Parts: sequence; structure tokens; C-alpha cells
Amino acid sequence: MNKGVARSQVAAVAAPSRCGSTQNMSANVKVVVRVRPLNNKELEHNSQIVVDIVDDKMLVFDPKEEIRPFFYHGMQQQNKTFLKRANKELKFVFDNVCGPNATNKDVFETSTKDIITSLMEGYNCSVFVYGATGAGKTFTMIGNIENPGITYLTMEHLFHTIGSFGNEREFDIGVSYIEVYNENVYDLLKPSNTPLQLREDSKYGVMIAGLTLCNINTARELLNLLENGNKNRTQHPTDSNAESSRSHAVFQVYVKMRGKASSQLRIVKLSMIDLAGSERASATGCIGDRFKEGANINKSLLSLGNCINKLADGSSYIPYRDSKLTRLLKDSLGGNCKTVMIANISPSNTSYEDTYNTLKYAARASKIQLSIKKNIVDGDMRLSQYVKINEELKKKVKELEAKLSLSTVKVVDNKDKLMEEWKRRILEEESALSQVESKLVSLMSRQRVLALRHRLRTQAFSHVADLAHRSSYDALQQMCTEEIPRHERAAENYVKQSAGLDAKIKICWTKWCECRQRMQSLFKQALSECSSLSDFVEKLKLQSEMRLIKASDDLTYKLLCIENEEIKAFTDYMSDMPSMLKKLYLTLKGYGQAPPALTAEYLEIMKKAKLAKGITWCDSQDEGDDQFKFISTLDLEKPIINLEFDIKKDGIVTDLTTDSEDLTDIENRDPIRNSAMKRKGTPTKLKTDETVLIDDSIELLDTTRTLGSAKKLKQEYDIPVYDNPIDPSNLNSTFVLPAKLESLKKQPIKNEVNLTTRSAFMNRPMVSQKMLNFNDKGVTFNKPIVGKAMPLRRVPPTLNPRPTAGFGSSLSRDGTPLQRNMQDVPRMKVNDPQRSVGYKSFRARERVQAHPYTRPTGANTWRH
Ligand SMILES: Nc1ncnc2c1ncn2[C@@H]1O[C@H](COP(=O)(O)OP(=O)(O)OP(=O)(O)O)[C@@H](O)[C@H]1O
Repeated sequence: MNKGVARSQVAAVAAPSRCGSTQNMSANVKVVVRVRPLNNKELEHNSQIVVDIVDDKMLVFDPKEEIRPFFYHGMQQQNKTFLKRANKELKFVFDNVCGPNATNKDVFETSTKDIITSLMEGYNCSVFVYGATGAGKTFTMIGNIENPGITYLTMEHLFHTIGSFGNEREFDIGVSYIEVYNENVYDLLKPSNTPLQLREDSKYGVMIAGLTLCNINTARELLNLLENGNKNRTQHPTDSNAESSRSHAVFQVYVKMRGKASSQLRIVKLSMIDLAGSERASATGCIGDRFKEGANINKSLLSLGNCINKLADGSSYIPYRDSKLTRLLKDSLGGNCKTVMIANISPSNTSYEDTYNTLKYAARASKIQLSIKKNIVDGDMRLSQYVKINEELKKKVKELEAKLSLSTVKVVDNKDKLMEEWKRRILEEESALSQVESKLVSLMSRQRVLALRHRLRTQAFSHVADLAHRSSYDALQQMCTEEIPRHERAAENYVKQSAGLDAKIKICWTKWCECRQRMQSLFKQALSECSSLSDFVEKLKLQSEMRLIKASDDLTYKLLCIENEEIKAFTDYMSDMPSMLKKLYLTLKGYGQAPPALTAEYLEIMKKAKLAKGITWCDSQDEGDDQFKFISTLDLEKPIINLEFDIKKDGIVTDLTTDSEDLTDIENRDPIRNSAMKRKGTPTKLKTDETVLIDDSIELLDTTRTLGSAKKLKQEYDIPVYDNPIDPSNLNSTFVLPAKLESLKKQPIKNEVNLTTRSAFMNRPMVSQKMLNFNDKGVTFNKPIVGKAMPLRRVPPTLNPRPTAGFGSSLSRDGTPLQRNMQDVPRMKVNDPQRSVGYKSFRARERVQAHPYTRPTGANTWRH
């Protein structure tokens, strides 16, 4: 065996405590009571003895005193002992009772000598001393040089025993010495301020991490170790004991035995515990730190007492964890351990309570039943045993492998199930999403088709209206006028349908967004739990994209078909134009009325017509405009629900009321959107359900295209008064037609003035309910007014000389201030006999002037 101190892992040494083959046996805790002699103090105080030792196994606590008769004046007195409390006279029987004269050797002989035999047999053994402060625990355990304690004696005996086994076994002995002070564990062999930690292992039991183990070979070495260790132990004087130990000291010996002939290995542990004394603060007179020590001591001893009680009662739960001490003694008290308890008591009545308590605990402890087993590993097994064990292990391995493969299949199974479950959930959600999506796509397609049809219809109507307006052909104008209500109804229907679709799209789009959000989070969850679903998820995403692309393609195809039909109709319409144009041109030419510019233009058009491989759609510029984009694309992310093909935008009527008097200004404000809508003769729907008709009934107005000039013309032209006078200052070319145009149209049209101008007024349904003025000076009439562009009697010219009016001048020839852009036109009188001639010549001049090719450079007309 090696000498000296060596650090080693406790686990390695303590390992065998719960392993190896065992031989079970039951045993009680052996309890030895030691009664110390009265100390000097007790003797000085004439203390009475309250413990009567009957024999080596029995004692009586607080025995009855022999009552001697007391006589006074010859009479026996009865009440002599009336102040004396009643004796308990409790009889206790223990494994051994050592009296005041017993030496440590005697105690050793009766208590721990036997346990060395048990230790050699392979049992863990434990000895602890219990008692009040100053009861003689340390004296029993450690003793002194002259009278060594049981630790030394036990170890001496151990070494003696080891010596007797010298030929049979090899031994290895390690010792540790610790103290539990204030619920902290300290190493007494390697003093440190850092407490050691207790570890509990199901296999090896309670261990102390970082504990120092010292190898010793002789009892003398042990004595030196104990002496050094005790120097490190916490001791403080108390009233009860001048050298009171304030901690629990645990001395442990690990013995490793290996049979020389066999390979049998025994590793056993002997624990010897010197407990701190149980105490009453009053008895010890402790205050401050000592009081705290005492409280902790009492606490751990109380836990020990509880454990002893529970163990004695056979309780299934033992509160070992209540204190460090009980955790350390767990093995000694209730585990695989032969245990000896030495209860130290004082015989003095001054320690009456302590002695009584100690005896009670000792009595309880003696009832603890232990189940102990030998810690023997038989290393001398024959080959056949190895083979058998090997086969058993192989069998076990196979069983485990089978279990493992089953569990793997199960895991795979579970994985598949999980994947299938996710797929099912995703497909369910996908089906819901595609249903909503298909509805949304269908609604949006309908919206776009409707918008396109409306746009085409509006354009077509605008073309016809423009043509009719430009023409003086009454039939054409009539045709256009009849178209108005139809167009109005169509526009109304469009607005209604469009609004309905917008609402449906909005609802459907919200649903679609929710579905898609759910779908996204489902994808996310599924992928986080089952990454193998990534292909499946990607496939679904692609499918969804494909679905949208297809829907978009279908829509584009549908729109193209509609536009194709339109182009075809337009082509048919246009194909008649060249022949008509040719006839007209030739007629004009025949009359010598075709100017060179007109000829050049005609030839240019004919050239183009010949070269044209096809017809270019007149609105081809729409390709680049937003409206066209809206129609032809399908963007589910941003559904457009406020269409702008009408003048309505967000429920607000586009401003037709303007300060500008120039029609061109209005048209130019938003040429792309409004040109077709606000050209003269084009009805435009207002918020009030009325229709604005920009209607220059007097063809003369074509010369100027300005309202100011129109007014001026009308004033100068002196158009006769009809039914109701209208203030010419408010006269303009815009009329508001009521919604029920049909009824008004049926009113008889007066045709009193046989003038083209008048006819233009009369034959057009210029039935006004309200007049719009571009200067925001509208006048409302309650009754319908028929044909009423009323002339204003001219204001007599002033006497002041007027500036000469000329071409482009802002003054008329007669000095009347002209409106902006006013053209110089000859003045005519309606009642003039030559009026019609005058008018005709006026129209002729006007037309010549109006035509861009015919702006006169002199008085000549063009003749070919
Ligand atoms: N059997 C005995 N024979 C002679 N003296 C004894 C005996 N038992 C105890 N003593 C003496 O009594 C005094 C107190 O003993 P000891 O220190 O062992 O008490 P203790 O129970 O360990 O007290 P504490 O718990 O406070 O440490 C010591 O001086 C000791 O020498």
C-alpha cells in the first residue's frame, strides 16, 4: 500500500458500494450507550445521578429513589418528598451499556470490534456517536494519547485483521476526514475555506466532490492524520464544554481487498462520525456566532432524529435531504451498511433533558431495520460462466437491435405520417385559395371586359357624334341625337355594373389575401417541421403562378377578340370612305371648287390608302396608356376598383364648369381622356344624372370654337326671340339635357325661321332645363325651353370714336369689344330682305375662313 496523501476521485474508491454480487441480510442498528463519569463541575455541584446502569445491556433513567422513613418527634412524616418531581424510571435496553468506568477500549470491544469482521466480509460499516454537548462523544471517538478513541482502536484492529489476511488478499486503504460546519462540508485533511459539494449518484450513492483521500498503512499514521485533522476542526469553548466541537466530523476509510488466489474484489467503506453535540442554548450559554452554530447543529441533529424516527417506523420516505449531515449519513442509516450508534450521556441530573432525549433517540435507532449486502465482485469466474454471460449479452444486444430497428421504423412511419398530414392540410388550404382566386380572376376579367366594351362604345359614339356635329346633314344629326339616350342608358348600366363588380372584387380580394396569408404561414410551419416538403411546396407555388399566367392569357385573348371585332367593323366602315371621298373631291373639282391644298391632301390620303396593307386602329396610342394597361393586365395584388373611363372619378364629376371660355382649353386640359368626351356634340354624363351637351348649334361657331365669339356672333346676328328670352350674356354652347330626354324630344319643334342657323336650332333637341355657364354663372329654368339661343339686342354704339377693328383685333368693326380670339365677321340683320343671301354669303365666307387651306390672302376664291 502506498503511503502519503493522494488526491483521487471518490467515485473510483466508493464505487463498489452498490455494485457487485451481494449476499443480503437484515440487521438492526447496533446501539451502545456510554455513560461518562461525572466531571469536576458536576461533582462540585453535587449533581445527582439520574442514570442507573442495571447491567451491560440495561439502564434505568431517572430511577426511583429509595424512600427512607422520616421521623419527627417520634412520628413518621409523609410529605418529606413533596417538592421532588415524580421519577420517570425509564428502563432502556441496548446492545451494550458502558458505565462511567468503561474505557475506550471497552467501548471498542463492545461496539466496533465486530464491525471489522463485517467489513472484511464485504459489508459497509458505519459508526456514529450521538449525544449532548460535553457528553463525551469526542472522547469516545478520538480519545487522547493515553486513552485512544475507538477510531484509532478500530483502525488498529483493522490493520491487525488485514495483517491476518496478508497471505490471502491484497489491500488498499484510503482515508478521508471532513467536517460539516454550519451546513457546509470542509476537508479536514486539506483545509480550505471553500466548502466541498455533495453529489448523489444512483449507482454510487452520496459522494463528496474533490475530497482528499490519504493512503495509510498503519494505525500510527492514522493517529497522526487524525491529530492534524482535529487541529483543523472547528472547536469553540462553551459553558458545557471547554473544547466543544462545533461541527460534525466524518472520518471514512475505504478498503479495497482483492483475493490473491481468486480474483474476488471487495471494496468497502467504514465511516466513523463524531457528531456535534445537541444542545440547549440556555445550557451552553451561546450567543452570536456560537448561537448560530448551535442552531445549525440542532437543525441537522433534528433532521437526523427525524430520519431515525422514520426509519424506525418503516416509513417509505426518509427526509435525508433535510440537512447535509443526513445526506452524508444516508448510507449509514438506511442503506447498505452495518451501523453502530454510540449514544453518549452524562449521568448528572444537570443534563437530565439531554440525557433523556439521547436515550429516546438511541432507543428509536435500535429499532431501525437495515437490509445490507456484501460488496463482493467475484472475479474468479470460469470460462463457462463467461461464455454464458456472453451469450446472454449477445441475446440482449439482439433484442435491443430489434427494438431499435422497430423504433426506427416507427420514427420513419411517424415522419411519413407527419408529412402526409401537412400535405393534406396544405392541399385543403390550396383548394380553398384556388376557389377564391378563380372567383377573383373571373370578376376582374369581367371588370376589364366591361371597361373595354364601354370604352369602345364611348369612342364609337363619340365618332358618330362628332361626325354628325360637323355635318349640316339633318338626318345624320337626328341619328346622333337618337343615339344619345341609348348611350346614356349604356353609360348608366356601365356605372352600375362597374360599381357592383368593384364591390364584389373588394370582398373577394380581401378573402383571397386572407387565404394567401394562411397559405404562407402554413408553408412556413410545414417546412420548419418537415423540411422534406420543400419540393412539394415549390411545386404548389409554381402551379399557383401558372394558374395566374393562364388566367391573364385568357383575359388578353378575350380582349383581343373584342378589339378584333371592333377593328373589323371599323375597317368595313373605313373601306367606304375612299370612294365617298373620291366622289366628293371629283364633284368639287368639277365645280372648280377644289383648291390646290385640298387636292394635295386628297392625293396624299389616296396614296396612303393604296399603300396601306391594313387599317391602323385609330386608338393605337392606347397601347401606352394606363387605361389600356389596366384592361389588358391582371394584377391580383393591386385590384383596381375605381375605373376612370367615365368622367366620374371617386364620385366627383370632372369639372366642366370652368373659367375658361375656350372650348379648346377644356379639350386640351386632359386631351387623352376628355377629347372624345367633350367634343362638341358629345353628351357627357353629370353626377346629377343630367347630360351636358356641348352643342354649337350654330354652325357659324365652328369658325372660332370659342364661346366668346359664339356669344358675339349670336348677339350680332340678332337671332329672333322665341318662347323665352335668354340673357345672351349667358348664352353659350353648352346645354344640360335632362335625363328623360325622350319626353322632351317629342315636343313640337317650331320652324318659323327658315334659316340654316335657325333650322339648326330648331331641329336639335336643345331643350334646356339648366344652362351651364363656363363662367360659373348658370341660370336655372324650371320649364323646358325649346330652341333658344336668344340674340341680344345690340347696345347702341357710343358717340365716342371707336378704334378701328381689324383682323385679329379685339374690337368689332362697330367698336363693340370683342371676346378673346374673336374673328372679324360681317354683321348681318336677320330681318333684312337679303338676309338669306347675306347669311349664305356669310356662311360661304365663314366656311372659307374656317378651313385651314382657305384662309384668304385676298378677296379671291380658289378656282381650278
Ligand atoms: N468517559 C470519559 N472518561 C473521562 N473523561 C471523559 C469521558 N467522557 C468525556 N470526558 C471528558 O469530558 C469532557 C467533554 O468531553 P467531549 O469533548 O468528548 O464531549 P463532546 O460530547 O465531544 O462535546 P462536544 O459535543 O461539545 O464536542 C472532555 O474533557 C473529556 O475529557
